[in-house]
Amino acid sequence: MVFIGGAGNMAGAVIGGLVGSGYPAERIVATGRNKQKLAEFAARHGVEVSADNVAAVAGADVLVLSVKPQMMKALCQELAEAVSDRKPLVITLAAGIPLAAYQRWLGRGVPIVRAMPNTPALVGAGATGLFAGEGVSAAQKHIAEQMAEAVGIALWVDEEAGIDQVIAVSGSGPAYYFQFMESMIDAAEKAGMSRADAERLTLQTALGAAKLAMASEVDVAQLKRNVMSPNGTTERAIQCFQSGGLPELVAQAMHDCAARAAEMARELDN
Ligand SMILES: NC(=O)C1=CN([C@@H]2O[C@H](COP(=O)(O)OP(=O)(O)OC[C@H]3O[C@@H](n4cnc5c(N)ncnc54)[C@H](OP(=O)(O)O)[C@@H]3O)[C@@H](O)[C@H]2O)C=CC1
Ligand SMILES: O=C(O)[C@@H]1CCC=N1
Repeated sequence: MVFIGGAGNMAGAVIGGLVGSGYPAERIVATGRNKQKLAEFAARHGVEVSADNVAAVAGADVLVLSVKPQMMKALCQELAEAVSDRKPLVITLAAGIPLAAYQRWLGRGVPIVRAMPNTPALVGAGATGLFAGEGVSAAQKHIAEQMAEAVGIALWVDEEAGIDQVIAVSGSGPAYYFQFMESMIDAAEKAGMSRADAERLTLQTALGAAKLAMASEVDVAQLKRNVMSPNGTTERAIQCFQSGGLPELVAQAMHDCAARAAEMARELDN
């Protein structure tokens, strides 16, 4: 499996998760432009690295594209000759680039899967949405799904637009929780707790809430009520979130997130 842009944040998290889950490191090649960064990445994960994309993809059955969306067109044009005849499975992790663009850039008939993972893949707790384009075989779908499941859970969407919804929930979602944690840590510190203690309690609480929600038979609304004693402390805090518009703000942020993905697609210059 060849990861183009493999030492970056997202591909690096997937590779780290794959290797951590027992996938043979010697079967992974990560490419990039910065040789120093690649050498450090190779030392950390034991994978092969290369600064030559075209040489790296020669003979590969599966390519994972993980450069920034703005760089994707140039990358595909660089790779087009190497993939147009052999037609390996191409899995792209990029937000905001529709399949039709890859078909223009790589040539028609290349089987492409859009995958939208998230950075918790690094610790095996990723969530990946998948959408398969035309001509992707069942065996190739299985390969994409196995990659995603090696680093967390995988979910297929039936429509390409569903990927933008996945971005709004899980692709970008870790940052929402990090923002919330950061705000809690800052507030606790401001109130007099040491930053280290605030961090420890906040992170353990986030982990505990997620674990409890996953193990529980009741939904998150009920779990929230279970913490709230009538006229107690939690009720006061939740009232503050609700009167301050947190539910509407979350919905707006997710709407804006998905809308940005659609806007990025419109910004492409063919
Ligand atoms: N970060 C996230 O949480 C998520 C990101 N994504 C998607 O993943 C993709 C990558 O994002 P992210 O990992 O955050 O970005 P990064 O900038 O961290 O990673 C991109 C990597 O690509 C390398 N790169 C750039 N140009 C080339 C090139 N021509 N050939 C080879 N390597 C190249 C860069 O390294 P160097 O400059 O050293 O070459 C860099 O390491 C994006 O398309 C994004 O939409 C999807 C889901 C979640
Ligand atoms: O912010 C971004 O554009 C990427 C896609 C999903 C998460 N990070």
